[in-house]
Amino acid sequence: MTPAVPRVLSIAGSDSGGGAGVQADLKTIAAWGGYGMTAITAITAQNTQGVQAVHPLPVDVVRAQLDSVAADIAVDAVKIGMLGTVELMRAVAGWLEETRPAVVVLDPVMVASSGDALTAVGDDDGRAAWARLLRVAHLVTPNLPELARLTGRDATDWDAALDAARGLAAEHGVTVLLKGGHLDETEAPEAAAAEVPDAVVRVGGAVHEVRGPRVTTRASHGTGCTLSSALATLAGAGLSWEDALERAKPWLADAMRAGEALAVGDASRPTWHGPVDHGHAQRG
Ligand SMILES: Nc1ncnc2c1ncn2[C@@H]1O[C@H](COP(=O)(O)OP(=O)(O)OP(=O)(O)O)[C@@H](O)[C@H]1O
Ligand SMILES: Cc1ncc(COP(=O)(O)O)c(N)n1
Repeated sequence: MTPAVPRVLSIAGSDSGGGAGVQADLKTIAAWGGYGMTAITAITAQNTQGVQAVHPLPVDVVRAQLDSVAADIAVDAVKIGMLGTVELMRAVAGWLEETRPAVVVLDPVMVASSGDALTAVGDDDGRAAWARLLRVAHLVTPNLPELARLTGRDATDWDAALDAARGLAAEHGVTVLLKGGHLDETEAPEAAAAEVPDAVVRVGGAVHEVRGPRVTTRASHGTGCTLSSALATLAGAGLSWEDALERAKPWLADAMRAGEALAVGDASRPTWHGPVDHGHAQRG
């Protein structure tokens, strides 16, 4: 039975500035009518200018949070964000293999929008841990650089990225939500058009593309976290990935448009990446 209020667990890092990580997830889950819970994997000291410190938590402390929640509370959907270390990736994969939640959204967070590294990727252990997580996830939400890292394939233009996403879906048996937010960095300026595409790519190769207007703003910190937790909440309420994306994408664009008016952080500095306004729909 589909729950009226989906209970959504975010397994992710803490962003002290409140724009990304578990803070973004909880605000987003609440905005979409869900009940949010967290298993925090790492503490970051972070603000709108960048990441000042990262402290991954011990594996047993993360596992204890997961076990506490699972022992008492039905989990309708899980969203996974920053995991920080290969040991934590393995521990979370192990918990998912044991508990098999009905909806698992994996946001393969590797690098913050500020450029700071958040989760190890490169070596063989890292690759094996990502593969294990991909096998237990139902949806993975890479941006273009993350897709290139996960597949070892070129993902600099949209068609190449769709091909790589089909390959990722087939290899791991997981639906891919391909995000086009970084196309302006890789395509020629004239091709980085007025629109930003996202696409749901199914295991069989079917593509459902949703385009939206490109919002010109530096209030883009946490968009990936926000999108993945919105999709987890909507899927936890019974929507398909395609319907969930149709609803979440215009909402996220509005959240980006409303971000600067929050006046969070020193926007006069060139390093500023402000948060989106997760509560914009409630504020009207
Ligand atoms: N300039 C923009 N205008 C409108 N939507 C955007 C823009 N940039 C990104 N998005 C949307 O935000 C979501 C995240 O996309 P993106 O490709 O930036 O992922 P990401 O890099 O993981 O996000 P983050 O900025 O949190 O690191 C997608 O739905 C994308 O379409
Ligand atoms: C704790 C945490 N998790 C995820 C992100 C990625 O978000 P973004 O790419 O928008 O910086 C982040 N900066 N911090």
